[in-house]
Amino acid sequence: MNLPVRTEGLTKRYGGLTAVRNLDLTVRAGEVYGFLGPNGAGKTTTLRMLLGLIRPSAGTVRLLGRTPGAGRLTGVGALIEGPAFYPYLSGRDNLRVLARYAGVGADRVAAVLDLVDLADRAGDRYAGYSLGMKQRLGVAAALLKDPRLLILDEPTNGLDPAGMADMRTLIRRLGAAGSTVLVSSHLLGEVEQVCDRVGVIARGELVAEGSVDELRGAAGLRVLADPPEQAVARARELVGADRVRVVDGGLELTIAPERAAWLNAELVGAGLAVRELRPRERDLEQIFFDLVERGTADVA
Ligand SMILES: Nc1ncnc2c1ncn2[C@@H]1O[C@H](COP(=O)(O)OP(=O)(O)OP(=O)(O)O)[C@@H](O)[C@H]1O
Repeated sequence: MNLPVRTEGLTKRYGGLTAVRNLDLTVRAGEVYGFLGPNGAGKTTTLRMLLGLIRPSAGTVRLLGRTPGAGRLTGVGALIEGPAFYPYLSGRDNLRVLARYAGVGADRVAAVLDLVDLADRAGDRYAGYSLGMKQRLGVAAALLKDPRLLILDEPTNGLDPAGMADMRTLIRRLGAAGSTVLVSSHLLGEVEQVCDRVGVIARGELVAEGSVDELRGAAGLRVLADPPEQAVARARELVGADRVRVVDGGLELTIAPERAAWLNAELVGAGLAVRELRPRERDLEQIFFDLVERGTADVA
């Protein structure tokens, strides 16, 4: 499989503090990957190692098949530390400066301004831009060299809801155009709407990796029926013991929610009093919280 980003056993220690521990991260070609974790979890440290800005204490990084290092980041665009722009130059002139430095044609400047939806305001001074516009200009700068892989560190940090929505739209657009994007965030709601897969990091360790649906867990039904012991026994007979769990005094069944009527009829037919039967809703924020706090979440 084509893996633009692949780390194995990636570890960074700062004195006695292990900021990143034994991280195996994979980003697939063409996907938008959300790298998720609370503040201080180790996201920036990881991204800095990916880009060769700091050296790992242990482990390996492969970025577009190469080991990152000085001058070896061809094909990678990144927005990691707030980009440095000239405040009194316009957004367009700032990009022109960068384009000249990067050996990129001026036509590319107009193209990336369009991509990040700044064409209308490209002639305005950078100093007058909103934070969201500044961030989008940062993404435009990262896109100048038409990278195969784009790495964005918390691009929505500090933005108001409208700015966040604009950034989400931009990331979705980049994903739809086939770019591979690795975007970090401490807000699950931010990435779940735009990412194909997410990796969750807590205290320097990857505690989950998969699609948002995988993280959310399989769909199911929650049932309250009396007497409870008999309800458990009957449910296990009906759908298999491995699909039935007892949670908070009720049953959780990993079966398609459309089978609710059938299940109800079977339980009632067995003489049970069904008090409640509803689709099991998985609160993503709760799953994230469990992952981050305990390092585990029941995703069954
Ligand atoms: N240069 C450094 N020297 C010492 N400790 C550091 C250094 N850089 C980061 N750390 C520590 O490593 C841990 C991970 O920090 P990191 O910035 O990678 O987290 P993060 O997930 O990006 O969080 P944030 O969203 O707040 O930036 C933190 O405890 C931080 O204090």
